[in-house]
Amino acid sequence: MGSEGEIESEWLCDVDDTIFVAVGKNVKESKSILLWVAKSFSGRKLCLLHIHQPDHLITLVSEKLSAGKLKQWAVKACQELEQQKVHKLLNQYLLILARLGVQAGKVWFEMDNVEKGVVQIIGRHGIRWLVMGAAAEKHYSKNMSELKSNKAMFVCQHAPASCQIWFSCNGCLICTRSVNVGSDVGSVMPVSFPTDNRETTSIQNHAADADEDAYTFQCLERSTSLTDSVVCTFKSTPMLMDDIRGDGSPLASPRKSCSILSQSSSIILMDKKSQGEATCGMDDRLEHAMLDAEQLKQKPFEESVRRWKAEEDAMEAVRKAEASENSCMNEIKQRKELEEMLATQRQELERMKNQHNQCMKELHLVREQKPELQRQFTESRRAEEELEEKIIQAVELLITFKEKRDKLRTEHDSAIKELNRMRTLMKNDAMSLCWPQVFAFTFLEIMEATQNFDPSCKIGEGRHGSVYKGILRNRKLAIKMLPSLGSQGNLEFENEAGVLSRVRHPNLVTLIGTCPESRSLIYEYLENGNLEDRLALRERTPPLPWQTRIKIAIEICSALIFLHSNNPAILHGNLKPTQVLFDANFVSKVSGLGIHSLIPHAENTIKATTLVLEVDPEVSVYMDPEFLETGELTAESDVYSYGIILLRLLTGRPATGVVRDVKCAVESGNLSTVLDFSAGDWPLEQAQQLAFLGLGCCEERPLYRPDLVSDIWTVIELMRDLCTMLSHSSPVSKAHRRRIPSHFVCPILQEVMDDPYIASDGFTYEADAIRGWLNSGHKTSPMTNLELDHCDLLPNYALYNAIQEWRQQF
Ligand SMILES: Nc1ncnc2c1ncn2[C@@H]1O[C@H](COP(=O)(O)OP(=O)(O)OP(=O)(O)O)[C@@H](O)[C@H]1O
Repeated sequence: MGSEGEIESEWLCDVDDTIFVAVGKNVKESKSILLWVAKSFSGRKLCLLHIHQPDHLITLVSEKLSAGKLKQWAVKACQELEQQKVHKLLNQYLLILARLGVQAGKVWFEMDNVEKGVVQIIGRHGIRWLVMGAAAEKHYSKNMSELKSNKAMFVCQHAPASCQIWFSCNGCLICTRSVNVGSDVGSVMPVSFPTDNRETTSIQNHAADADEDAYTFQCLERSTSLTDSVVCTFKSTPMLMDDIRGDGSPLASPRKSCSILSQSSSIILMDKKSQGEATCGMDDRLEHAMLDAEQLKQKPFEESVRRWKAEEDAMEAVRKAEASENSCMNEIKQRKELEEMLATQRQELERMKNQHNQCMKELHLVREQKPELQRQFTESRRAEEELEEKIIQAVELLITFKEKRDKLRTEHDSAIKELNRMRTLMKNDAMSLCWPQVFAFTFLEIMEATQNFDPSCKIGEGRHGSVYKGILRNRKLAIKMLPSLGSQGNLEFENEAGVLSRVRHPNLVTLIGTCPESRSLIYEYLENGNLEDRLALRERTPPLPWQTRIKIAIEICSALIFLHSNNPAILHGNLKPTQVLFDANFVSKVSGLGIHSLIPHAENTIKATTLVLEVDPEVSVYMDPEFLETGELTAESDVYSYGIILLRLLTGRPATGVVRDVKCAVESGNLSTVLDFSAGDWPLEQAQQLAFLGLGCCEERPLYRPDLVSDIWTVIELMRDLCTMLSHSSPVSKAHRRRIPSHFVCPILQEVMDDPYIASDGFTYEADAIRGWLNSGHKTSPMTNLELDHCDLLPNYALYNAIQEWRQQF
């Protein structure tokens, strides 16, 4: 296996004139050989010979890869790589030679074995002149005369005998194997072998003899030191061969000179003197020839240099191309990556654009909302400031309230203490607190109050005595003088009066006190007369509206239910319109309660019957026929009286015959004909109900009379709502009802009283207020500032009831 370039082949065609220099792959080792060659064979045609051992990689590729394009391509690539390496190596040698001013060619072969390869190439191409290393430089010594390199020894032994071989080491010629025509292998002659014999066989170098110039070999120099004759292998020009031949003509060709050498069986030895004579005239020609040869060699040398440079450039270009290709591949790869990255970034950009657009929309929205938000913000700030102000005010108020609270607490504590003190004081009079106090008046007081029973003070005359008005203990009261019947003791009178005084109801005239010695009953004074007078329109009073009449019916019913609900039941026994009185607010109150109990029954019954029949038939109409017949008073007796009053309220007609009239009207369905239209437009339904109730109450037999609670109250209670509603629907009435009557207001507290009490100045106060006034040491009236007669206080039940009544309207 081997290869060679085109130019190298030319060199192999001219083996007779070419000295081949075997160089290895170690440039440093082979450099000394080149130095020696450059010195020794200047001007001669030189050619580097290199045996290249193929890289294991090619073999591996050849063996392992299957046949095909890939293998061919791989093998070719490896070979090209190998060739490049070899060329590079040989170019390094050529450059060394070029620096020494020597031009040379190069041939190289691929062989598995170097020494065998050299021998084979010598034989194959008929190489005649060869220089190779004798040993590695490290084995060099001054007296070295033997080959130490195995390769050198192999070549020396096996190379064809026609080939002259010089073995050098460290820039010195170690030995030479001369050409031996008779044998296959030339004999090796140590260069340093200094014998006379050598003088005869060595060629004298005239140049060395003349001036020991640069063309003299080192071995020559060594030889001259030992002997007059010098050993010179040859001069480095073909002209030397001509001289060697001795005929004075130049060699026709290098091959010719070589053939002369090959024909010689030994190295030509010339005497120094004769050599000088023979060559004297040849110097000029030789120099011309050398100059010509130099010029001739210069062109190919330059060509070679250019070629080397071109090769170098080509190699560089290949490297660059490879680098470019790699770079291109990398670039393509990077471009792909960049494109992918670009696509990703484009997507990202798209996404960001969308986000941007979205953000811009939101921004636009926000900008649109900004004025509104700013306005809201401003309002919020303003509201915040206002709130802050309010908070500050609230805090200030809270502080004030806290101060007031603390003050009130202090006052409350004081009040509690005062209350406890008062309770302690009142403990002693607990009984008087449990029950309403019934005052006992003296007859003298009664006399003074009635101005000795002056007729001007008389406000009424009944079967059971006269009624006077008078001022008793600074209070206007009504005094009923019962007849002195003699059979009843004071104690009994007082007990009965005590019972009656404890019966308190808003629609009952309150018994304030008694005068047992004169058998007098002292009542609260009601200033608006009685029902009889109102129905008769006495004293030019206006007729009662139907609403007021229904209200009166309700109030009387309420009082009767209350009386009958006591245990034992308290019976009125004398209910009639003269016993129904009106207070300042036109609240009706039943008077004359229990009078019959203060009169012995037998006498009472006989007397009453007699009086009824003899004195006032109109009055007897109100009396239960059953009672008149049996003398036994029952609750149904009061119901009967109540029935007559109902019918009178409804019709305004006298009691006598009212039952008959109404009954006829109801039965004939003409109730309206008997209704009192001075009371206004009666609601017919309610009027009929009242008529039925009244007639029911006036049944002859008590058993058929309606029950006050279940039959009467349930019906007329509903009418109260109607009256209230109708009354409230009137604007005048509304305003009147909402207006707080001035006498309901405590002069001290300026609030509607819960527990009104009368002081000795005649004014009514809230109990706690007037007590607080008196307990604080005041002895004067809060209203007149005059000194009070005393500090006693009387409960104003009438006012209390009026206030309750008034409150019920709302
Ligand atoms: N407390 C009072 N306040 C104001 N006036 C009263 C008071 N008590 C009675 N009178 C007036 O005196 C009148 C007579 O009262 P009295 O109690 O005697 O009634 P009467 O029906 O006449 O009694 P009798 O059943 O004894 O005949 C009453 O109609 C009323 O005008």
